[in-house]
Amino acid sequence: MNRQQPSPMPSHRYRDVFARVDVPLVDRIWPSNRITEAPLWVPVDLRDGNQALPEPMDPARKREFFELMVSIGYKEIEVGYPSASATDFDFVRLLADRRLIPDDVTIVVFTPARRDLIERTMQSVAGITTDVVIHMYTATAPVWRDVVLQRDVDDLKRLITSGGEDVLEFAGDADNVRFEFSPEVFNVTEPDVVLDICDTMTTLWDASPDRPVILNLPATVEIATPNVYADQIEYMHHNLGRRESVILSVHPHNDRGTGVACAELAVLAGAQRVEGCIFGNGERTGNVDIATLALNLHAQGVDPMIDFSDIDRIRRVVERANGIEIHPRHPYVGDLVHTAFSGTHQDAIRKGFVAHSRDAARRGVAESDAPWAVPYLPIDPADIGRSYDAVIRVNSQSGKGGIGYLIESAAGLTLPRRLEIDFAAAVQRHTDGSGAEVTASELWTLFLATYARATDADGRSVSVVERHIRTATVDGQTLNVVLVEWTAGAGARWAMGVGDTVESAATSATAAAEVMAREHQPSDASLRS
Ligand SMILES: CC(=O)SCCNC(=O)CCNC(=O)[C@H](O)C(C)(C)COP(=O)(O)OP(=O)(O)OC[C@H]1O[C@@H](n2cnc3c(N)ncnc32)[C@H](O)[C@@H]1OP(=O)(O)O
Ligand SMILES: CC(C)C(=O)C(=O)O
Repeated sequence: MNRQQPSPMPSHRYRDVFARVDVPLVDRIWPSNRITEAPLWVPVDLRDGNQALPEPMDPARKREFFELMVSIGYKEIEVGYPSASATDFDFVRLLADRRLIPDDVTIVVFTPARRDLIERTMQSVAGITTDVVIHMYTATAPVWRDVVLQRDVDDLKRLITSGGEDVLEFAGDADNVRFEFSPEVFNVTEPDVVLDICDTMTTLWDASPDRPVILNLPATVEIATPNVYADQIEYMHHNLGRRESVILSVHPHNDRGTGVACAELAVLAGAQRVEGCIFGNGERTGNVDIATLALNLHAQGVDPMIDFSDIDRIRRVVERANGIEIHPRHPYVGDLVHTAFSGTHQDAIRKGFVAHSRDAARRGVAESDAPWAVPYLPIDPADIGRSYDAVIRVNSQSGKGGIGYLIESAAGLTLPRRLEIDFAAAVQRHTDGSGAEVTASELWTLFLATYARATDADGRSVSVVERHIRTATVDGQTLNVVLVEWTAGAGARWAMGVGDTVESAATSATAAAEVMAREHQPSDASLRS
């Protein structure tokens, strides 16, 4: 039975999306579609991301960021809002004057529909011979029309077409220039109004298959579940004029935390181009996160067409440029996203790694090429340049599987199952006491302290139940290890000996067992096991 009580919050003040905008699509096909190739990604970090920063980027940070984006494969990059500030303008000039734009990269410059600002925007790209997109925007949604621009629909159309004409006047005959229009807050604009404005722009700018116009349909502020945005995009996809001469683009934000879902569903619904920021920086909760979108494709077997194989390098540049740290739980790139602390997850991952190695060997391929099916790890961390060091970390939530894995990775020592069980109890006592995580090297120290006791002369005799001969590699030196399970009456427990030879290791293991027997503290776990 649901015992929840009404909350005291004034939810009645808000209306759902259907009360705010007509969503006319009824015969939707997007739910049956599949994403089989990457859309064109267009990072807007240097514009939408930058305008949301407490401290906008200086030219050096912008340049490092731009060069990073080029190096990982972006082919269309929004580089700024040149009329916003001298810094933005100068950065575009820097790209132009130093010829920093590769031939196969298109830059996008952003402008409102204001003649003086359009003119300034054009000045910023003067002399650039590579492809340039002039991106003009105007808000079209009712609240923005009424409150911000104070224009009715006809008046708004005049503002937009006049801006479009200015763009043509300043740039129309340049072969390397194309045009983009964004009806800001598309997602709450009446469909007939936005369709008419978009068609007006593609007619005005004479969109053709050779010189397509980008129509970018932003969810400037997210207000609905992602299926609604997908319906809105599919409606435009089916009803836009000159469709074959239009590149249908989306620009989701993340106010409801569903920017990624909106973009993915929009691509199912016909979007060919996605604007976003690499790790989701941007106004308020951010622009849609392109790294997550791209790596979601990778995890589905689709080439994302952007190289995230060294994600930590990308992260360092992005963090430096934005002055904002990435959250440890951020999809794919966060510090903790490939890490398991909990015992059952660690156990499954460890078994998954063993099965993966076996499968790769059976197929005769490198582990990095073998199909991936390790539980709890949606992708192989190595694909994005992460090592396996952080995959299993130990605290009081961990179990023997994870502990055994760490001892194995710290010292190359594979523990017998019953010793793992015994040691897990010692680790549990330790982590319950400290409340903290224990690193691989601390674990190894604890292992030595627990099982490799210093020996003395007056030990008492013990009987060895089980003996395992192993090696361990510590500080690059490989040693013989003998693990013995011993008993001296009540209970049994383990001891370890290390030596240059198996014999000396065995002697020291027995001696360690004798010291323990004298102390006589058989662990509960070893009695249980
Ligand atoms: C959804 C988005 O991300 S839109 C991009 C937002 N980014 C930015 O605003 C960052 C850069 N902006 C700026 O540097 C400044 O706002 C400038 C240079 C563009 C304009 O500065 P100002 O001239 O001082 O205008 P201000 O910012 O106060 O106000 C905006 C004015 O532009 C009008 N306006 C807003 N959007 C548009 C548009 N797309 N096209 C034409 N006019 C517009 C507003 O109605 C307002 O006009 P008003 O003063 O007659 O009421
Ligand atoms: C105008 C566009 C592209 C935008 O930045 C937005 O709507 O968020």
